[in-house]
Amino acid sequence: MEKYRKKLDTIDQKMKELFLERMEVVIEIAKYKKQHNLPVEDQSRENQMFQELFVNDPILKDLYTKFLLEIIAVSKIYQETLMKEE
Ligand SMILES: O=C(O)C(=O)C[C@]1(C(=O)O)C=C[C@@H](O)C=C1
Repeated sequence: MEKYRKKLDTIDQKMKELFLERMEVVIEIAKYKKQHNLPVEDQSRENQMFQELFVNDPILKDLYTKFLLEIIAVSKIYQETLMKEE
């Protein structure tokens, strides 16, 4: 059991780093959208992301879709927060 939890800890650490790296890019997107007066949400981009999402196992595909939707939701909250600043 302990060895599996160690593996999960390692994976979670990597996911955290990737999350923070993704948010660095989101900062740049928020700046661009603010400068060009664009809305945070881009439904066509989101549709494209889900169309291009390939996961063989249908159950995991459904769960990964939920996971990605949460990431996008958090990204939109962050962008709204950044745009309200200054
Ligand atoms: O691609 C964009 O326009 C973004 O703002 C990034 C992002 C994302 O986090 O992937 C967030 C909001 C949009 O609705 C679509 C995608």
